[in-house]
Amino acid sequence: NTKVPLQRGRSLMDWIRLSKSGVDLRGTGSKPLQISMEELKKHDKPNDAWIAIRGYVFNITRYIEYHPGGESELMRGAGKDATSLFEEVHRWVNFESMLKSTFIGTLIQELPSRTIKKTPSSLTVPVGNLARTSNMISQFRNVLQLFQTDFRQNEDTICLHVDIVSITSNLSYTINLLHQVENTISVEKNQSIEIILKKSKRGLNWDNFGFLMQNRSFQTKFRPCTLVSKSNVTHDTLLLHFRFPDSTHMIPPIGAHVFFQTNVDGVVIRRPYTVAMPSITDGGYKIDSKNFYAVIKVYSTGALSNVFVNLNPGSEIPVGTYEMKFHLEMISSFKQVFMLAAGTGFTPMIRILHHCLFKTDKKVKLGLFNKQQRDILWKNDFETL
Ligand code: HEM
Repeated sequence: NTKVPLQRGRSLMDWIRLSKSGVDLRGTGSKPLQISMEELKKHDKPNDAWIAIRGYVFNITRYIEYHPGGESELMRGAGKDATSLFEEVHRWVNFESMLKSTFIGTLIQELPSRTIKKTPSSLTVPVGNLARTSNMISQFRNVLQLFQTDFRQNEDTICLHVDIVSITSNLSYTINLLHQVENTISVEKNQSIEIILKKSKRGLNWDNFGFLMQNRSFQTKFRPCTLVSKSNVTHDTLLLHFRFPDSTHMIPPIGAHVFFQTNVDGVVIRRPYTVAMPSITDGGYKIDSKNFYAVIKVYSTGALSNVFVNLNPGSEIPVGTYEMKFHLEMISSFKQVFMLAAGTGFTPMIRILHHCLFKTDKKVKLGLFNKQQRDILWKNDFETL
Protein backbone atom coordinates (compact mmCIF):
# COMPACT_ATOMS: atom_id res chain seq x y z
CA ASN A 1 0.00 0.00 0.00
CA THR A 2 1.53 3.26 -1.11
CA LYS A 3 -0.98 5.59 0.43
CA VAL A 4 0.72 8.64 1.91
CA PRO A 5 -0.30 10.55 5.02
CA LEU A 6 -1.90 13.78 3.87
CA GLN A 7 -1.27 17.13 5.52
CA ARG A 8 -3.89 18.37 7.96
CA GLY A 9 -6.68 20.09 6.06
CA ARG A 10 -6.03 18.03 2.92
CA SER A 11 -8.62 15.32 3.32
CA LEU A 12 -11.13 14.38 0.67
CA MET A 13 -13.73 16.48 2.48
CA ASP A 14 -11.38 19.47 2.35
CA TRP A 15 -10.93 18.94 -1.38
CA ILE A 16 -14.67 18.82 -1.93
CA ARG A 17 -15.01 22.02 0.07
CA LEU A 18 -12.32 23.73 -2.00
CA SER A 19 -13.81 22.60 -5.27
CA LYS A 20 -17.21 23.95 -4.26
CA SER A 21 -15.81 27.23 -2.91
CA GLY A 22 -15.83 29.04 -6.21
CA VAL A 23 -12.02 29.40 -6.21
CA ASP A 24 -10.77 29.23 -9.80
CA LEU A 25 -9.00 25.89 -10.08
CA ARG A 26 -8.74 25.91 -13.88
CA GLY A 27 -6.76 29.02 -14.61
CA THR A 28 -8.05 28.93 -18.18
CA GLY A 29 -11.50 30.42 -17.87
CA SER A 30 -14.71 28.46 -17.82
CA LYS A 31 -15.04 27.79 -21.53
CA PRO A 32 -13.84 24.24 -22.34
CA LEU A 33 -10.76 24.26 -24.56
CA GLN A 34 -9.49 21.91 -27.23
CA ILE A 35 -6.03 20.93 -26.08
CA SER A 36 -3.27 19.53 -28.22
CA MET A 37 -0.66 17.05 -27.00
CA GLU A 38 1.92 19.72 -27.57
CA GLU A 39 0.13 22.12 -25.23
CA LEU A 40 -0.52 19.42 -22.65
CA LYS A 41 3.18 18.54 -22.48
CA LYS A 42 4.04 22.05 -21.32
CA HIS A 43 2.10 21.60 -18.10
CA ASP A 44 4.18 18.98 -16.33
CA LYS A 45 5.44 20.87 -13.28
CA PRO A 46 4.00 20.78 -9.74
CA ASN A 47 3.12 24.49 -9.93
CA ASP A 48 1.50 24.03 -13.34
CA ALA A 49 0.22 20.51 -13.83
CA TRP A 50 -2.36 19.28 -16.30
CA ILE A 51 -3.40 15.69 -16.84
CA ALA A 52 -5.43 13.98 -19.57
CA ILE A 53 -7.56 10.95 -18.68
CA ARG A 54 -9.93 9.28 -21.15
CA GLY A 55 -9.83 12.34 -23.36
CA TYR A 56 -10.55 14.93 -20.65
CA VAL A 57 -7.95 17.42 -19.49
CA PHE A 58 -7.81 18.68 -15.89
CA ASN A 59 -5.65 21.18 -14.08
CA ILE A 60 -4.41 19.12 -11.12
CA THR A 61 -2.07 21.76 -9.68
CA ARG A 62 -4.22 22.39 -6.62
CA TYR A 63 -5.23 18.74 -6.27
CA ILE A 64 -1.64 17.52 -5.79
CA GLU A 65 -1.67 18.15 -2.03
CA TYR A 66 -4.92 16.24 -1.71
CA HIS A 67 -3.92 13.18 -3.70
CA PRO A 68 -3.97 10.13 -1.37
CA GLY A 69 -1.25 8.46 -3.43
CA GLY A 70 1.11 11.42 -2.98
CA GLU A 71 2.67 14.05 -5.18
CA SER A 72 5.31 11.96 -6.91
CA GLU A 73 2.77 9.35 -7.97
CA LEU A 74 0.32 11.89 -9.34
CA MET A 75 3.11 13.79 -11.10
CA ARG A 76 3.91 10.67 -13.12
CA GLY A 77 0.79 11.53 -15.09
CA ALA A 78 1.36 15.29 -15.36
CA GLY A 79 1.63 16.76 -18.86
CA LYS A 80 0.59 13.42 -20.34
CA ASP A 81 -2.26 11.36 -21.55
CA ALA A 82 -2.29 9.35 -18.31
CA THR A 83 -5.25 7.14 -19.18
CA SER A 84 -3.45 3.82 -19.04
CA LEU A 85 -1.44 4.79 -15.97
CA PHE A 86 -4.64 5.78 -14.23
CA GLU A 87 -6.39 2.56 -15.27
CA GLU A 88 -3.48 0.58 -13.92
CA VAL A 89 -3.50 2.11 -10.44
CA HIS A 90 -7.13 2.83 -9.64
CA ARG A 91 -9.54 2.79 -12.51
CA TRP A 92 -12.43 2.83 -10.06
CA VAL A 93 -11.59 6.33 -8.80
CA ASN A 94 -14.28 8.66 -10.02
CA PHE A 95 -11.98 11.37 -11.34
CA GLU A 96 -14.66 12.98 -13.56
CA SER A 97 -16.68 13.87 -10.52
CA MET A 98 -13.78 14.63 -8.17
CA LEU A 99 -11.98 16.89 -10.64
CA LYS A 100 -15.04 18.52 -12.18
CA SER A 101 -14.09 21.98 -10.99
CA THR A 102 -10.62 21.65 -12.54
CA PHE A 103 -11.85 20.55 -15.97
CA ILE A 104 -10.13 22.52 -18.72
CA GLY A 105 -11.26 20.84 -21.92
CA THR A 106 -10.78 17.88 -24.20
CA LEU A 107 -7.65 16.43 -25.69
CA ILE A 108 -7.39 16.70 -29.46
CA GLN A 109 -7.08 13.15 -30.71
CA GLU A 110 -4.13 13.06 -33.02
CA LEU A 111 -4.62 10.84 -36.04
CA PRO A 112 -1.96 8.19 -36.32
CA SER A 113 0.50 9.28 -38.96
CA ARG A 114 0.96 6.92 -41.89
CA THR A 115 4.64 7.47 -42.01
CA ILE A 116 5.51 6.35 -38.51
CA LYS A 117 8.76 4.52 -38.66
CA LYS A 118 9.66 2.75 -35.49
CA THR A 119 12.80 0.84 -34.89
CA PRO A 120 12.03 -2.39 -33.07
CA SER A 121 13.79 -1.16 -29.95
CA SER A 122 11.42 1.77 -29.59
CA LEU A 123 8.31 -0.38 -29.72
CA THR A 124 6.72 -0.92 -26.36
CA VAL A 125 4.47 -3.89 -26.01
CA PRO A 126 2.23 -3.94 -22.94
CA VAL A 127 2.85 -7.60 -22.22
CA GLY A 128 0.83 -7.68 -19.01
CA ASN A 129 -2.22 -6.22 -20.66
CA LEU A 130 -1.89 -8.38 -23.72
CA ALA A 131 -1.72 -11.51 -21.62
CA ARG A 132 -4.69 -10.36 -19.66
CA THR A 133 -6.66 -9.48 -22.75
CA SER A 134 -6.03 -12.74 -24.53
CA ASN A 135 -6.84 -14.62 -21.36
CA MET A 136 -10.11 -12.73 -21.15
CA ILE A 137 -10.89 -13.46 -24.76
CA SER A 138 -10.31 -17.16 -24.36
CA GLN A 139 -12.47 -17.22 -21.24
CA PHE A 140 -15.06 -15.26 -23.14
CA ARG A 141 -15.11 -17.87 -25.91
CA ASN A 142 -15.48 -20.67 -23.39
CA VAL A 143 -18.43 -19.00 -21.81
CA LEU A 144 -19.97 -18.30 -25.17
CA GLN A 145 -19.81 -21.97 -26.08
CA LEU A 146 -21.02 -22.97 -22.71
CA PHE A 147 -24.11 -20.83 -22.91
CA GLN A 148 -25.02 -22.06 -26.35
CA THR A 149 -24.59 -25.73 -25.72
CA ASP A 150 -25.25 -26.30 -22.11
CA PHE A 151 -28.75 -25.34 -21.23
CA ARG A 152 -31.72 -27.40 -20.23
CA GLN A 153 -35.37 -26.54 -20.38
CA ASN A 154 -38.75 -27.85 -19.40
CA GLU A 155 -42.24 -26.46 -19.88
CA ASP A 156 -41.71 -23.76 -17.29
CA THR A 157 -38.05 -23.01 -16.98
CA ILE A 158 -34.77 -22.47 -18.69
CA CYS A 159 -31.73 -23.64 -16.81
CA LEU A 160 -28.22 -22.46 -17.49
CA HIS A 161 -25.35 -24.46 -16.20
CA VAL A 162 -22.13 -22.63 -15.41
CA ASP A 163 -18.88 -24.26 -14.40
CA ILE A 164 -16.43 -22.05 -12.70
CA VAL A 165 -12.97 -23.25 -13.50
CA SER A 166 -10.97 -20.57 -11.81
CA ILE A 167 -11.72 -17.13 -10.58
CA THR A 168 -8.80 -14.91 -11.33
CA SER A 169 -10.69 -11.81 -12.19
CA ASN A 170 -14.19 -10.64 -12.24
CA LEU A 171 -15.95 -11.30 -15.51
CA SER A 172 -19.44 -10.20 -16.25
CA TYR A 173 -21.50 -11.27 -19.22
CA THR A 174 -24.65 -9.84 -20.62
CA ILE A 175 -26.89 -12.26 -22.44
CA ASN A 176 -29.59 -11.23 -24.81
CA LEU A 177 -32.14 -13.95 -24.19
CA LEU A 178 -33.94 -15.47 -27.15
CA HIS A 179 -37.37 -15.14 -25.54
CA GLN A 180 -39.01 -13.33 -22.67
CA VAL A 181 -38.58 -14.55 -19.09
CA GLU A 182 -40.20 -13.58 -15.81
CA ASN A 183 -38.49 -11.18 -13.51
CA THR A 184 -37.48 -13.91 -11.09
CA ILE A 185 -34.20 -15.70 -11.07
CA SER A 186 -32.93 -18.43 -8.86
CA VAL A 187 -29.45 -19.74 -8.53
CA GLU A 188 -28.50 -23.15 -7.29
CA LYS A 189 -25.02 -23.86 -6.24
CA ASN A 190 -23.51 -27.29 -5.89
CA GLN A 191 -20.31 -28.26 -7.66
CA SER A 192 -21.25 -25.79 -10.34
CA ILE A 193 -23.79 -23.03 -10.60
CA GLU A 194 -27.20 -23.29 -12.18
CA ILE A 195 -29.15 -20.23 -13.12
CA ILE A 196 -32.86 -20.91 -13.43
CA LEU A 197 -35.17 -18.57 -15.30
CA LYS A 198 -38.93 -18.81 -15.60
CA LYS A 199 -40.29 -18.72 -19.15
CA SER A 200 -42.86 -16.00 -19.73
CA LYS A 201 -44.57 -18.20 -22.30
CA ARG A 202 -45.03 -21.57 -20.70
CA GLY A 203 -44.42 -24.52 -23.01
CA LEU A 204 -42.54 -22.50 -25.62
CA ASN A 205 -39.58 -24.50 -26.86
CA TRP A 206 -36.39 -22.44 -27.05
CA ASP A 207 -34.03 -23.38 -29.91
CA ASN A 208 -31.14 -21.82 -28.08
CA PHE A 209 -30.47 -19.58 -25.19
CA GLY A 210 -29.83 -16.36 -27.04
CA PHE A 211 -26.57 -14.60 -27.62
CA LEU A 212 -23.88 -12.91 -25.63
CA MET A 213 -23.67 -9.18 -25.78
CA GLN A 214 -20.38 -7.42 -25.94
CA ASN A 215 -18.23 -8.21 -22.94
CA ARG A 216 -18.14 -5.23 -20.65
CA SER A 217 -16.35 -6.85 -17.78
CA PHE A 218 -13.85 -4.04 -17.25
CA GLN A 219 -16.58 -1.72 -16.09
CA THR A 220 -17.31 -1.71 -12.40
CA LYS A 221 -21.00 -2.26 -12.06
CA PHE A 222 -22.79 -0.83 -9.03
CA ARG A 223 -25.79 -2.54 -7.46
CA PRO A 224 -27.95 -1.34 -4.58
CA CYS A 225 -27.16 -3.57 -1.59
CA THR A 226 -29.26 -3.62 1.55
CA LEU A 227 -27.82 -3.17 4.99
CA VAL A 228 -29.08 -6.10 7.06
CA SER A 229 -27.45 -5.26 10.38
CA LYS A 230 -24.82 -3.11 11.95
CA SER A 231 -22.84 -3.73 15.12
CA ASN A 232 -19.68 -2.52 16.80
CA VAL A 233 -16.45 -4.48 16.63
CA THR A 234 -14.66 -1.85 18.72
CA HIS A 235 -15.49 1.65 19.97
CA ASP A 236 -14.82 3.16 16.52
CA THR A 237 -15.19 0.23 14.13
CA LEU A 238 -18.39 -1.15 12.66
CA LEU A 239 -19.29 -4.56 11.32
CA LEU A 240 -21.81 -4.19 8.52
CA HIS A 241 -23.80 -7.06 7.09
CA PHE A 242 -25.12 -6.46 3.56
CA ARG A 243 -27.32 -8.40 1.19
CA PHE A 244 -27.03 -8.30 -2.59
CA PRO A 245 -30.18 -7.45 -4.56
CA ASP A 246 -32.42 -10.37 -5.55
CA SER A 247 -30.94 -10.90 -8.98
CA THR A 248 -27.33 -10.83 -7.82
CA HIS A 249 -25.32 -13.76 -6.60
CA MET A 250 -21.70 -13.04 -5.95
CA ILE A 251 -19.02 -14.77 -3.96
CA PRO A 252 -16.11 -12.41 -3.60
CA PRO A 253 -13.03 -14.63 -3.28
CA ILE A 254 -10.71 -14.42 -0.29
CA GLY A 255 -8.65 -11.27 -0.66
CA ALA A 256 -11.27 -9.45 -2.72
CA HIS A 257 -12.57 -6.00 -1.99
CA VAL A 258 -15.80 -4.38 -3.07
CA PHE A 259 -16.45 -0.72 -3.76
CA PHE A 260 -18.94 1.40 -1.91
CA GLN A 261 -20.20 4.46 -3.69
CA THR A 262 -21.75 7.56 -2.28
CA ASN A 263 -22.45 11.12 -3.17
CA VAL A 264 -20.93 13.83 -0.99
CA ASP A 265 -22.16 17.30 -1.90
CA GLY A 266 -22.65 16.22 -5.49
CA VAL A 267 -19.25 14.54 -5.78
CA VAL A 268 -19.37 10.80 -6.41
CA ILE A 269 -16.95 8.95 -4.14
CA ARG A 270 -15.90 5.32 -4.41
CA ARG A 271 -13.86 3.43 -1.86
CA PRO A 272 -12.69 -0.16 -1.69
CA TYR A 273 -13.39 -2.25 1.41
CA THR A 274 -12.21 -5.79 1.92
CA VAL A 275 -14.93 -8.38 2.19
CA ALA A 276 -14.72 -9.53 5.80
CA MET A 277 -16.43 -12.05 8.07
CA PRO A 278 -18.78 -11.73 11.02
CA SER A 279 -16.28 -13.30 13.40
CA ILE A 280 -12.86 -14.91 13.27
CA THR A 281 -13.58 -17.90 15.48
CA ASP A 282 -16.26 -19.84 13.68
CA GLY A 283 -14.60 -22.62 11.72
CA GLY A 284 -17.92 -23.62 10.18
CA TYR A 285 -18.60 -20.19 8.74
CA LYS A 286 -19.28 -20.27 5.01
CA ILE A 287 -19.56 -17.24 2.82
CA ASP A 288 -22.65 -17.42 0.64
CA SER A 289 -23.64 -15.75 -2.57
CA LYS A 290 -26.25 -13.38 -1.10
CA ASN A 291 -24.55 -11.90 1.97
CA PHE A 292 -21.29 -10.18 2.68
CA TYR A 293 -19.67 -8.32 5.54
CA ALA A 294 -17.49 -5.27 5.77
CA VAL A 295 -15.51 -3.89 8.69
CA ILE A 296 -15.39 -0.13 8.63
CA LYS A 297 -13.48 2.27 10.83
CA VAL A 298 -15.28 5.50 11.50
CA TYR A 299 -13.22 8.68 11.16
CA SER A 300 -14.72 11.92 12.38
CA THR A 301 -13.71 13.70 9.16
CA GLY A 302 -14.07 10.71 6.82
CA ALA A 303 -16.11 11.29 3.70
CA LEU A 304 -17.68 7.85 3.76
CA SER A 305 -17.69 7.29 7.52
CA ASN A 306 -20.74 9.45 8.05
CA VAL A 307 -22.60 7.61 5.36
CA PHE A 308 -22.07 4.33 7.19
CA VAL A 309 -22.86 5.81 10.59
CA ASN A 310 -26.17 7.12 9.27
CA LEU A 311 -27.06 4.04 7.23
CA ASN A 312 -29.79 2.06 8.95
CA PRO A 313 -30.83 -1.57 8.48
CA GLY A 314 -33.11 -1.79 5.47
CA SER A 315 -31.41 1.08 3.62
CA GLU A 316 -29.46 0.60 0.42
CA ILE A 317 -26.04 1.67 -0.77
CA PRO A 318 -24.48 1.09 -4.22
CA VAL A 319 -21.81 -1.60 -4.14
CA GLY A 320 -19.50 -2.30 -7.05
CA THR A 321 -18.23 -5.62 -8.35
CA TYR A 322 -15.23 -6.96 -6.52
CA GLU A 323 -11.59 -6.67 -7.48
CA MET A 324 -8.53 -8.28 -6.04
CA LYS A 325 -4.81 -7.83 -5.77
CA PHE A 326 -4.20 -10.71 -3.39
CA HIS A 327 -4.81 -14.28 -4.54
CA LEU A 328 -4.74 -17.32 -2.27
CA GLU A 329 -2.39 -19.07 -4.70
CA MET A 330 0.25 -16.59 -3.60
CA ILE A 331 0.56 -18.40 -0.29
CA SER A 332 -0.50 -21.90 -1.32
CA SER A 333 3.02 -23.32 -1.29
CA PHE A 334 3.92 -21.96 2.15
CA LYS A 335 3.69 -24.07 5.30
CA GLN A 336 3.89 -21.08 7.59
CA VAL A 337 2.22 -17.75 7.23
CA PHE A 338 3.33 -14.72 9.20
CA MET A 339 1.05 -11.71 9.13
CA LEU A 340 1.79 -8.20 10.32
CA ALA A 341 -1.10 -5.83 10.77
CA ALA A 342 -1.76 -2.48 12.38
CA GLY A 343 -5.20 -1.48 13.61
CA THR A 344 -7.95 -1.95 11.06
CA GLY A 345 -5.22 -2.89 8.58
CA PHE A 346 -5.97 -6.35 9.91
CA THR A 347 -9.32 -6.36 8.10
CA PRO A 348 -8.00 -7.68 4.76
CA MET A 349 -6.38 -10.59 6.62
CA ILE A 350 -9.46 -11.86 8.41
CA ARG A 351 -10.53 -14.30 5.73
CA ILE A 352 -6.97 -15.30 4.95
CA LEU A 353 -6.32 -16.06 8.61
CA HIS A 354 -9.56 -17.99 8.88
CA HIS A 355 -8.79 -19.96 5.74
CA CYS A 356 -5.30 -20.87 6.93
CA LEU A 357 -6.49 -21.94 10.38
CA PHE A 358 -9.58 -23.89 9.44
CA LYS A 359 -9.07 -25.04 5.86
CA THR A 360 -5.36 -25.83 5.77
CA ASP A 361 -2.71 -27.16 8.12
CA LYS A 362 -0.58 -24.08 7.76
CA LYS A 363 0.99 -22.57 10.84
CA VAL A 364 -0.04 -19.00 11.34
CA LYS A 365 1.56 -16.22 13.32
CA LEU A 366 0.05 -12.80 13.59
CA GLY A 367 1.70 -9.63 14.85
CA LEU A 368 -1.10 -7.19 15.52
CA PHE A 369 -0.27 -3.62 16.46
CA ASN A 370 -2.74 -1.27 18.08
CA LYS A 371 -2.58 2.10 19.75
CA GLN A 372 -4.76 1.05 22.68
CA GLN A 373 -6.22 -2.19 24.03
CA ARG A 374 -9.68 -1.02 23.10
CA ASP A 375 -8.67 -0.71 19.45
CA ILE A 376 -8.05 -4.45 19.09
CA LEU A 377 -10.54 -5.91 16.64
CA TRP A 378 -12.25 -9.07 17.93
CA LYS A 379 -10.23 -9.05 21.13
CA ASN A 380 -12.38 -11.73 22.76
CA ASP A 381 -12.37 -13.88 19.66
CA PHE A 382 -8.60 -13.88 19.65
CA GLU A 383 -8.58 -15.06 23.23
CA THR A 384 -10.96 -17.89 22.32
CA LEU A 385 -8.79 -18.82 19.36
C1 HEM B 1 -2.31 9.09 -13.36
C2 HEM B 1 -1.49 9.28 -12.37
C3 HEM B 1 -1.80 8.78 -11.01
C4 HEM B 1 -1.07 7.87 -10.30
C5 HEM B 1 0.22 7.20 -10.76
C6 HEM B 1 -1.75 7.66 -9.03
C7 HEM B 1 -1.30 6.83 -8.03
C8 HEM B 1 -1.96 6.56 -6.87
C9 HEM B 1 -1.53 5.63 -5.87
C10 HEM B 1 -0.25 4.82 -5.92
C11 HEM B 1 -2.47 5.62 -4.88
C12 HEM B 1 -2.45 4.81 -3.60
C13 HEM B 1 -3.23 3.54 -3.87
C14 HEM B 1 -3.46 2.70 -2.65
O1 HEM B 1 -4.04 3.21 -1.68
O2 HEM B 1 -3.12 1.54 -2.68
C15 HEM B 1 -3.50 6.54 -5.27
C16 HEM B 1 -4.65 6.76 -4.54
C17 HEM B 1 -5.65 7.61 -4.95
N1 HEM B 1 -5.63 8.44 -6.05
FE1 HEM B 1 -4.26 8.46 -7.52
N2 HEM B 1 -2.86 8.43 -9.01
C18 HEM B 1 -2.95 9.13 -10.18
C19 HEM B 1 -3.93 10.01 -10.55
C20 HEM B 1 -5.02 10.34 -9.80
C21 HEM B 1 -6.03 11.28 -10.19
C22 HEM B 1 -6.04 12.10 -11.46
C23 HEM B 1 -6.95 11.30 -9.21
C24 HEM B 1 -8.15 12.19 -9.25
C25 HEM B 1 -9.20 12.14 -8.61
C26 HEM B 1 -6.54 10.35 -8.19
C27 HEM B 1 -7.21 10.04 -7.01
C28 HEM B 1 -6.84 9.10 -6.08
C29 HEM B 1 -7.65 8.69 -4.96
C30 HEM B 1 -9.05 9.17 -4.63
C31 HEM B 1 -6.92 7.74 -4.26
C32 HEM B 1 -7.37 6.98 -3.03
C33 HEM B 1 -7.90 5.69 -3.57
C34 HEM B 1 -8.68 4.89 -2.60
O3 HEM B 1 -8.51 4.98 -1.40
O4 HEM B 1 -9.48 4.08 -3.14
N3 HEM B 1 -5.35 9.78 -8.58
N4 HEM B 1 -3.17 7.10 -6.48
